[in-house]
Amino acid sequence: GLKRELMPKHVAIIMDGNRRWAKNRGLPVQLGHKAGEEVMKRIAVKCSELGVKVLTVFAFSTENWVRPQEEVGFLMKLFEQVIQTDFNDFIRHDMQISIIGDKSRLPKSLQSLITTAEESSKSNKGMRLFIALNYSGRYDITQATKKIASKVRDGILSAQDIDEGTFDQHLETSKIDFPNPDLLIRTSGELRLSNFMLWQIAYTELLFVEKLFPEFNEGDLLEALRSFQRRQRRYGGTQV
Ligand SMILES: CC(C)CCOP(=O)(O)OP(=O)(O)O
Ligand SMILES: [Mg+2]
Repeated sequence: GLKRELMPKHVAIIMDGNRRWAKNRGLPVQLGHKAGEEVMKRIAVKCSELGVKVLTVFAFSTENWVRPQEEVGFLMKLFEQVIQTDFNDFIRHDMQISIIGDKSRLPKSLQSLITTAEESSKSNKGMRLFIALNYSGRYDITQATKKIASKVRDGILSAQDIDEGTFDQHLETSKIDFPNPDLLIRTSGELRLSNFMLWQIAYTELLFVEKLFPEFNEGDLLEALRSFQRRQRRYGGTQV
């Protein structure tokens, strides 16, 4: 069974397979995304109950803009529902909600809902929920670099003082106790990172599962966590 003391502090999930799930059932893609959103809500609550400290879910990548207009429009409306309605479930578990990604390209209505959700949950003490919207690992590293370069220009930082910690402090997952995921789960059988948190996952255990995200349930989450707990993490160290 699961040991609480071996629970990963930070779990990240690439929620993939919504459209295939819909297609397999002859449903419109929108219902695949809707089904995925229901699963995300249940998995977030389960992670919180299991004592996970940080959960990061990849909900929309910078590459997803190329999708058909009606699908992107539907997804943006769905994200508004997540941070307006699902939000009530999240705060019932005292979760702190943060959106990571380039918010400037999101609809204005979504941007203001994000501000409200982040503001009203920022002093909560429960699990930290990061929802990655219009996010990518390369975007995150680039924005951190810009912030660091500005500080060097303004004399706040000297170039030789820049170290790995400097980046940890300027990425969008900074300012939390567990910025780097211990476990990254990707559903739908795809074996790639799709430009997710590239810097943060340097030592993250990767787990690829066949199930499409809408099929991923609490049992699959427990199995993923058991698989993580069975792994011996060496961080490149000498211990065998
Ligand atoms: C927007 C994103 C979370 C949706 C994930 O599922 P997907 O639309 O990539 O579905 P497919 O991989 O089946 O095309
Ligand atoms: Mg996909």
